[in-house]
Amino acid sequence: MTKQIYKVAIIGASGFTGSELARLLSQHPNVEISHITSESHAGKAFSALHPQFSGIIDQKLDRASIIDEAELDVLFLALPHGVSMDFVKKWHHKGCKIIDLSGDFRLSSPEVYQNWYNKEHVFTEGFENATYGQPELFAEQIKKSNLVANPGCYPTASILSLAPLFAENMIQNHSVVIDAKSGLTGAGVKASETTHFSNVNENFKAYGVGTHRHTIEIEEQFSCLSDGEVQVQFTPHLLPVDRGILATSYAKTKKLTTQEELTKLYEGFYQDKPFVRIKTSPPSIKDVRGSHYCDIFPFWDKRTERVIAIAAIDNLLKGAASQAVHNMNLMLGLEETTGLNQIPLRP
Ligand SMILES: NC(=O)C1=CN([C@@H]2O[C@H](COP(=O)(O)OP(=O)(O)OC[C@H]3O[C@@H](n4cnc5c(N)ncnc54)[C@H](OP(=O)(O)O)[C@@H]3O)[C@@H](O)[C@H]2O)C=CC1
Ligand SMILES: CC(=O)N[C@@H](CCC(=O)OP(=O)(O)O)C(=O)O
Repeated sequence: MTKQIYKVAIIGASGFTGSELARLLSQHPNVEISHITSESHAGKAFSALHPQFSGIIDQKLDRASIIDEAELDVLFLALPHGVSMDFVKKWHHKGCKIIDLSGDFRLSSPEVYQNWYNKEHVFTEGFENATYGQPELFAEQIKKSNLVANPGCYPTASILSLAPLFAENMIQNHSVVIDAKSGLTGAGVKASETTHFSNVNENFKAYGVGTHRHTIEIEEQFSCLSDGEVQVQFTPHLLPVDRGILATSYAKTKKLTTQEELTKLYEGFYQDKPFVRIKTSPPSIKDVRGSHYCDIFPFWDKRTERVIAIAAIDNLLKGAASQAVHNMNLMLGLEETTGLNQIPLRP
């Protein structure tokens, strides 16, 4: 039987997640990369911009406007928030499957989006067809979807850290606290004062306290899993490292009395999920760096009757590019692990 090859395009390949997508997709056995785009570097070789691809991906960067989407099977949008929606509006009816890495389609409706961001959503007709692309939770819906909203990096680690407890309605008062730390690549390729070397090096700080945009994304997903509306106290921090997210989640629980019960619950929930590994000690970001794994350590603190669940992912991979490839595999009916066999890079 001949192997099926799918044509894909990566829109926004000069950025961090776009270049990670190119790395993964260039090694995917069922994919041919038809186009990689950049508006500001159009005409240059991809490898001139990202020298690690020299002799591997020397393909030219195109402008997005030259793409004939009718010839494509899958479009990956690795674009900033607020930009993706214009592309989806233009391309959604052309038959190819779209995987959007931005936050434009992750919330439940254009109204929720507009209220939260105080900004109009340009794609309202058909917004409801977007599927939240967390493969461990919504694989069956993703398989049938033509528009997947790839989850955010903080939301992926946060949601996976507590999903088993919400799914079993074991959280008291529908209320949790999540304290998360991200490497600098989470802020995108453009340098800013916040990401300036001297502001980050040997430094560590919280930001977006009480206001970060991921709060509502996490709350909505937990509310979907749970029997009531969930409230999340979410505080992100900037780590002086290239990549990695460590999320530490705290929850008062019901019906739980031992560590054994908690471990069994997590192992059962993630039993057939090949990329979630349940650990017996706290994971570190280097345990998952460069891979599609999410490592989780669920800990039962008997004294305070709280669960502390610690999750580690690579923000550019499980938090973005490899999650998008996982979603593509599901949407195309391929084995979900295809092209995602990267072993974590450590030390
Ligand atoms: N970095 C991370 O860890 C994660 C990022 N995400 C999300 O993924 C998306 C991409 O992130 P990331 O790769 O970090 O972002 P970058 O800032 O690194 O890259 C963004 C890309 O978008 C392109 N771009 C910017 N403006 C426009 C425009 N108006 N029209 C067309 N192209 C444009 C840029 O290309 P050029 O200027 O060359 O045209 C660039 O290639 C974002 O929505 C982000 O929130 C999600 C999870 C994790
Ligand atoms: C370190 C850093 O700045 N992180 C970004 C989140 C990463 C990202 O862009 O993710 P989403 O697409 O999920 O929003 C932030 O806090 O806004």
